[in-house]
Amino acid sequence: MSLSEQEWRKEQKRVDRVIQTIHGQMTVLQKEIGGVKADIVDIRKHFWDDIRVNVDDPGEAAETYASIKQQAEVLSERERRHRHAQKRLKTLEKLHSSPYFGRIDFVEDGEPSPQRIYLGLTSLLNENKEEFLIYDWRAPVSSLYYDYGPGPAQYDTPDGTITGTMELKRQYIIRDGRIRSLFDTGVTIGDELLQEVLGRQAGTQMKTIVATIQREQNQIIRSEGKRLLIVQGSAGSGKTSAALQRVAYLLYRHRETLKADQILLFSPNPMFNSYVSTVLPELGEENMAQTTFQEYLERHLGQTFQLEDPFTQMETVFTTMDEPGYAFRIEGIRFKSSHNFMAILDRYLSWLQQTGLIFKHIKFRGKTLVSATQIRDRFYSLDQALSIPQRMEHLVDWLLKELKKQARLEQTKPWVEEAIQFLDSETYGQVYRKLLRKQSFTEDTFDDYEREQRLLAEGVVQERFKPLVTGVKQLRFIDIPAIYRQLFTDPALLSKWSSADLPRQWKAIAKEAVKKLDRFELSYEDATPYLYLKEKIEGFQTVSSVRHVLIDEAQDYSPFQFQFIKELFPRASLTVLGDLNQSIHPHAAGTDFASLSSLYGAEQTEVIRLTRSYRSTQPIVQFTRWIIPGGEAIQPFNRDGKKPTVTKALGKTDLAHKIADRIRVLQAAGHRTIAVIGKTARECREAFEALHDEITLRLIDKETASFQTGAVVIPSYLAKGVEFDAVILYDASRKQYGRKSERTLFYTACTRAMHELHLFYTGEKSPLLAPVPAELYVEESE
Ligand SMILES: Nc1ncnc2c1ncn2[C@@H]1O[C@H](COP(=O)(O)OP(=O)(O)OP(=O)(O)O)[C@@H](O)[C@H]1O
Repeated sequence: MSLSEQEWRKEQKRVDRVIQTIHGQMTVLQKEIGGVKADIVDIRKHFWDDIRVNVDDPGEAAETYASIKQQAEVLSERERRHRHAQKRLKTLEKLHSSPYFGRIDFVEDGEPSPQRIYLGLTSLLNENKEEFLIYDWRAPVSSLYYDYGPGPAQYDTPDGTITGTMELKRQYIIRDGRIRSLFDTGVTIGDELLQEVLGRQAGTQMKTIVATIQREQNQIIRSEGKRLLIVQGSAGSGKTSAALQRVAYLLYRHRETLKADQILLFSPNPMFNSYVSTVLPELGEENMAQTTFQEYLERHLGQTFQLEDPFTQMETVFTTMDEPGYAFRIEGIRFKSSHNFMAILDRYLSWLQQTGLIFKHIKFRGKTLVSATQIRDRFYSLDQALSIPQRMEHLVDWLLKELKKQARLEQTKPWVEEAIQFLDSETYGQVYRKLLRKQSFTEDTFDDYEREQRLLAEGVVQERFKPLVTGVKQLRFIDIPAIYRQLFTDPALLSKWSSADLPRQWKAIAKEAVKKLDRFELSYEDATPYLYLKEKIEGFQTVSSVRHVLIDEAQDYSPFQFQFIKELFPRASLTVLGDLNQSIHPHAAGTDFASLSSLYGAEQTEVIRLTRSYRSTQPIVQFTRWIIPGGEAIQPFNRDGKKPTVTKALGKTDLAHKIADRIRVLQAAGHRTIAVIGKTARECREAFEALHDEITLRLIDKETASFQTGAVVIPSYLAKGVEFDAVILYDASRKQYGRKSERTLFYTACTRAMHELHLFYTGEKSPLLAPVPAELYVEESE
């Protein structure tokens, strides 16, 4: 609805007034920051001036300590104030250019007149702090804006639900202090504004969506009270966006108790991490911690094994489809990622309670000090009611005592005497001083020399035993690789515990696993089960500081990985976001979200579904949704654009020419981020070689740390979660996308396009396109 010029002028006047207030507050803050900074410099410079350091006298030492502590506290208080003021100043700078994006007039039941609520990035009070000029978009009342149109409306506050009537809902686009657009809207947050926002170009970083959050997304953002929130949403439905605004909401809502580093995001790859890393700072918050599951595996297993990463696994799987090892590799991957395999490991662990654990000898100078059998017998003699990790703790205590005994025996050995002679003077002095401190010589001793020798021997042995002691404390005497290996060498064990038949090619799977383990290699499908077993034996090293975990692209995680994350973060709530139609990992065939609710139980689980797709234009969504079963449920957002094209090339050379031409046309049309998506890294290298003489582009691989604008060649599995102005599918042929298992990969690649989608192929086009009605795309044959 367009507004009268008079109304527009009135609104601009208010914007001007608010900006003036912001300006005033910025000036005050800048002064304060200057003052605090000067204070900090001054305190740092004169830190030691007023402190008399005297550590000889215990009384004075305490006083010295107290005054240092006091000075340090003053300093850290000033530094905190400085940080806080800086942060506020940054947010005000943003408000200064665009103070708010929405307004609602709401009459609370029982009140005579409406309250005008303006929504922005953060709250702003007037000079005398009596009136809110802007409400934070995360405030309870702001929920009205996202949930209702004019008419009866209500919102929840910590003190209960407030009901009333919304009389007006208005939207603004304000840039550099000027109102650029202004319109009143209905229930959904203005198609116009959303049209405008979605019609823009893709960037190298994800954008915030606070001005246009949709009702169902608002539900995700504000959902609280359950341990697990599962968001299932179609491609481009705003799962990641909603999740990131949710983090900002949680940080606001629990600002007294929750800090950004207590929130952790698991991303599909490091490039995605960099893609989303600016959203929270844009919203005026510090960024949360971000990682990938692979990073976690590397940290815990990287020292023992050469680990395969998920991209190498996928690359192998997708490039060896016609080779003999393919079928059993896939079977192995599915089996090892299944609930059944997890149940097998759990039964194996119960069995290990009684028997079967494998230990390593503790050896010193080539001689066994405590044998594996002794350790095992000791372990199984411990109270069976105790868990394996509890018994390991007892075992550690026992082993440390055993080592002490052995060390004493060792002191009289000839090698020790020799070692003492060869001690360099520095070590000698060190050992000597240390021993002196521990045991002062008395006046009436006559055996100083022997004592000295004895003490030195003790010191020497102690020094040489250190690695053994550390090893025991780190549980290195448990042979985890052998325990995991045992599963594959004794088929009788495994079939006893399996609730289903073992994979048909079990022998080959087991042989391959053993071969790898013996070479200290671990495939991606073995890594999490291995770690699961290890942690269950050694005792989980949990991270209790993390209060909230978000898992994006959750369809690519195995049941093991979920269970793992749950146990790793015992005090955290989980937000899990995914789309089964984009399950690109080979293990994902068995993944379903329904079984996820068993993680915390149905009562502690909330599921929200998103079906509207915002990323792509209507013609693109109408095209892509035919690729997947059930795609008709996906609703396109009403944004017009060109129909996708499907073009046949005569051969590889022709393909490269045609694609290069299309890139040039796209660039001329103003598109800045253009992706040529290949199925695998191998295909991308081929595409890059064929194209880079004709066109400037970048080849993206798993090591690429961040996005840049321009034309890129990228493998489908790395394009997950991100988007481009235009997408070109390098070879949408039957050869590349001919199997059902390639459907999700194909769909994921096509749904990365915001404004234009172009498919090229050589030979025969992919049968996955067969269901798409011909009128939904333009076929360009020659
Ligand atoms: N409410 C909204 N307002 C403005 N833009 C939105 C909104 N919701 C989603 N978008 C835009 O739609 C695009 C897709 O969003 P996002 O990447 O969060 O979706 P997704 O569900 O995580 O996608 P995928 O599963 O395909 O990776 C982004 O450009 C995002 O900015």
